Amino acid sequence: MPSLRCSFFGGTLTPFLYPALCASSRASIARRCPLHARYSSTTTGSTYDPPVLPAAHDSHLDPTPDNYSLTPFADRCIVTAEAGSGGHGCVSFLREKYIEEGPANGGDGGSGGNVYIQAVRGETSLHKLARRRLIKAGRGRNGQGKLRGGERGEDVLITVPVGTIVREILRHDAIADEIAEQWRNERQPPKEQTEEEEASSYRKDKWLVFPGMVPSELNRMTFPVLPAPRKSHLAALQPQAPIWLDLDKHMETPLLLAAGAMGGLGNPHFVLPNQSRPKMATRGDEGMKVSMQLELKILADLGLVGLPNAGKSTLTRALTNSRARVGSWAFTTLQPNVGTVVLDNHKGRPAVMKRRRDGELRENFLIADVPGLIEDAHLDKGLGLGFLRHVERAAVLAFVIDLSAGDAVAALKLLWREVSEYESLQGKELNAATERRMVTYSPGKITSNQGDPFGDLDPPDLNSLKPLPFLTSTSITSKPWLVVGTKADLPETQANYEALQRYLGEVKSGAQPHPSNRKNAWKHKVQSVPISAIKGEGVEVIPQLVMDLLDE
Ligand SMILES: Nc1nc2c(ncn2[C@@H]2O[C@H](COP(=O)(O)OP(=O)(O)OP(=O)(O)O)[C@@H](O)[C@H]2O)c(=O)[nH]1
Ligand SMILES: [Mg+2]
Repeated sequence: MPSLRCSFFGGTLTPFLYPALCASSRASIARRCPLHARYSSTTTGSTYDPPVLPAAHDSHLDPTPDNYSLTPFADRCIVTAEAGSGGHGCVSFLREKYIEEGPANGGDGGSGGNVYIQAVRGETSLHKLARRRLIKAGRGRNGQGKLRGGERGEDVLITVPVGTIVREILRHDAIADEIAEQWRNERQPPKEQTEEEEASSYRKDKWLVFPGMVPSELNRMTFPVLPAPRKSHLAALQPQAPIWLDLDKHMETPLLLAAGAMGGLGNPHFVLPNQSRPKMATRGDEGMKVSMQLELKILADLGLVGLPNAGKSTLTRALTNSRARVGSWAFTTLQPNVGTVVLDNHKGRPAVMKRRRDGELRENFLIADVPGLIEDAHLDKGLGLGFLRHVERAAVLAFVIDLSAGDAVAALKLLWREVSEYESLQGKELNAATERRMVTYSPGKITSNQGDPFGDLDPPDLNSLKPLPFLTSTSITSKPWLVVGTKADLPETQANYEALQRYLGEVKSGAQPHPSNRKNAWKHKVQSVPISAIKGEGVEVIPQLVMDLLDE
């Protein structure tokens, strides 16, 4: 046996799985670990009756294929947020005993509801939004008589998982266009316009007249100059167009996406010296619509990368309360699972003490378990590389390697090759394809009231797309990583693990290149840990290891 030094966890854990690696602690381990006893019974010839283990499927770590919870998941969607329209102004007159024809007293319409967005920790998927497509804030209520203003429309809040990227595709904001138009007109030499011409235009989309008015009366009526288009003061808080947000932190307060439109003006606004009882009010403004592409790149602390069937989902189950699907076939997992590893359940001393950057004590961390990678995944084999976007932003990567499935070193190299392929594709085809497919920005040039640019949400013309800025994130190869050798309970996995450990030692010392063959890749503290996820052995060191690597 090569003389391997027992590392920090080698001393405490390896003996459970590989007793030969640490002979010193054998006696104490034999008492606790049936696995160890089984190993030694074969070597010493003593009779050991393995304890009666519960039926395999009783364990939540080795569940039947149908024992899983399928949480609906979507990592991208297109939604349209529509701010509430304003309520209409009211045409009303005071009527009291002895005052038959009282003055105008119509209230103004209420302003529309706002649309807010907030990234919150509890959310893990965009599926709820993907189903909705249109998210509409409430319309303001109409004004009423006795100068009562309309109620404000109800606000809506879009909650998204932390790690969501929001990119605007299309916008329709009639009022902003009107303001821009007015601004342009002011710059031009004023046109000769008679007062009559200016004042007498009736626009059905702008004016509201006294109910019961006959057309002939309407024709005779003179309308005042339309009030200038107005925007809510809140509109100043909207992000600049085009919206491009990376919501990578939990937000305590929501962010305003689209402010509600202003309500219409009641008839007292149109009182003139020669027209004391105006029979018109203005309609509420139309709420702006913004169509956005949301993309979730899960912000987990630990991302699991492995070949299909390596045991990633079993490991996730062992560390968390997740009920990820486990099966003895490739591609059991078809969508990412996010699990929360509880470090402190507030029932005594925390399992692992770790503070966040802001000094707050960590109570948990997130694991992202994604579908397996296969060789040439970058050529779109298997499930491709797209879901690596969910480990791309993980702080630490864990390469999960099945020790019973052949050369562990070769498997690790293969995984790194695919991961670095993903990284190099990242700046090129993947983004270009995504951009081509999903993203276009054309500020609302269609302002006619007849044509609704939002009738069809598909990007209008694929050739006219202007790519948006790409996300900049730390490169995957510079992230700290560790190797988790699973299925160490199976026979004849020890030599494989030892070879892996030797290889990692060489990578660390520089005798071997980094498995991704990239320079400046992180390798100085790389470690491996043998575990049996199905028995839950060895997994308890992983939280501590990950927390240590988070500081890197
Ligand atoms: N003996 C043993 N079997 C294990 C261990 N971990 C997982 N398995 C088995 O390996 C098989 C695959 O496990 P999964 O957790 O579904 O593997 P996965 O990597 O998530 O697979 P995909 O989702 O297809 O990529 C299952 O039959 C598990 O019971 C282990 O530590 N020891
Ligand atoms: Mg799986």
